[in-house]
Amino acid sequence: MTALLEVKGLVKHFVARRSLFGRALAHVKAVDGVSFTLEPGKTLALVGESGCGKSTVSRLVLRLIEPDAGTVRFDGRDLLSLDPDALRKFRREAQIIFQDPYASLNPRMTVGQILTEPLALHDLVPTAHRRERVAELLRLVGLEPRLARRYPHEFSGGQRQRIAIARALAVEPKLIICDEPVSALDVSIRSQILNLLRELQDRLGLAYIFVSHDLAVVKHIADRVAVMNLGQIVEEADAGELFAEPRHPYSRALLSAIPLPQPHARRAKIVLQGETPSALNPPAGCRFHTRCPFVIDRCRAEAPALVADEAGHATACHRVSELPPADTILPTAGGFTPELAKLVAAFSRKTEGASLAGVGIQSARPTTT
Ligand SMILES: Nc1ncnc2c1ncn2[C@@H]1O[C@H](COP(=O)(O)OP(=O)(O)OP(=O)(O)O)[C@@H](O)[C@H]1O
Repeated sequence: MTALLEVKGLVKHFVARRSLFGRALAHVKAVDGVSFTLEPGKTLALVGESGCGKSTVSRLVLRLIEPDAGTVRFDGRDLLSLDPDALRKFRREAQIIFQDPYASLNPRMTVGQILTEPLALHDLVPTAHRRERVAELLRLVGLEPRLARRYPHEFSGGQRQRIAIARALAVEPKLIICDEPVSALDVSIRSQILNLLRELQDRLGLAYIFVSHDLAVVKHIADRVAVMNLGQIVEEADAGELFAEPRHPYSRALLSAIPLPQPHARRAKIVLQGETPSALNPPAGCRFHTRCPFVIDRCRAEAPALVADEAGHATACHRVSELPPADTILPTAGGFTPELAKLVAAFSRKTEGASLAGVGIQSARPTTT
């Protein structure tokens, strides 16, 4: 299938400090060589700790900011060389929904006005039919058309996210970037919104980039997952494959935090050591080496390339072929495999009490029962 979105070698460094004369003294390497593709109607999740560059990738894809290097192709067109007309069309075809829908909904406008605005801006529906289209959009997201007369503050968080989704759908997009769309919602509402997103995807053929640090949520929605660390993708694979067999030590640590569906299975929680290095001054070589229990000299000196196997499972790790199997699902009775016991011991010996910012990994003692 032809890709809807092709991102190649994307780089974005922000100036973090300037001299008195305005010269850049330090850069944050927010995005540093990111490549991926997304097919129509599919969901790619971007996951990783806070500050790893997920939102910057989203803003680059939407052309809200310009990259320092790299290309973004959308529907076969190079985004960076679009003329004003083509750019206007692209602004319709790619939409974003945010974590806090309330902040993005104008409190002085009724829901009807909020949904009419994009229709008028892009001249999509004749004036006489706009009310009808607003009703249709509300029904599409599970809200009653009579609610069009109400204001955002009259709705719950979940309903407001439905309104934000309806507004994104108003312009008939092909791609929606979902930036932590359920993180601010009550747990009981989250699955309703995720189910709605899936239903809309099936019905309208939408592609999603799903930005999240919550892997339990990602598991529910993603077709493919890209794990980011300090501005780079360290692993990318089909979601089922990545959740069943994470290869990169960082992905394994992230995944060890999510609950398992099997009632008698137990997973070793892996707690990474120390502070996350800063994107202002990322470690040389592999950017994960300061926290990796499998580190060898080569990792400190040489950055590993992201290499895909025949099935399209890509990993950036010098030692990927030598690591113990990603046997993170443990039968309660069986205890750890010897390799995993070593792995967990290596992680937990020095890290009791530490936590991995942004992913909610708890300190955990290995168990052999
Ligand atoms: N406009 C900016 N100027 C300077 N630095 C920036 C700017 N935008 C982002 N950064 C820095 O770039 C890095 C990546 O930020 P980004 O917001 O993309 O990460 P993220 O993974 O989306 O984090 P979060 O999950 O907290 O939103 C961070 O170190 C951030 O401080």
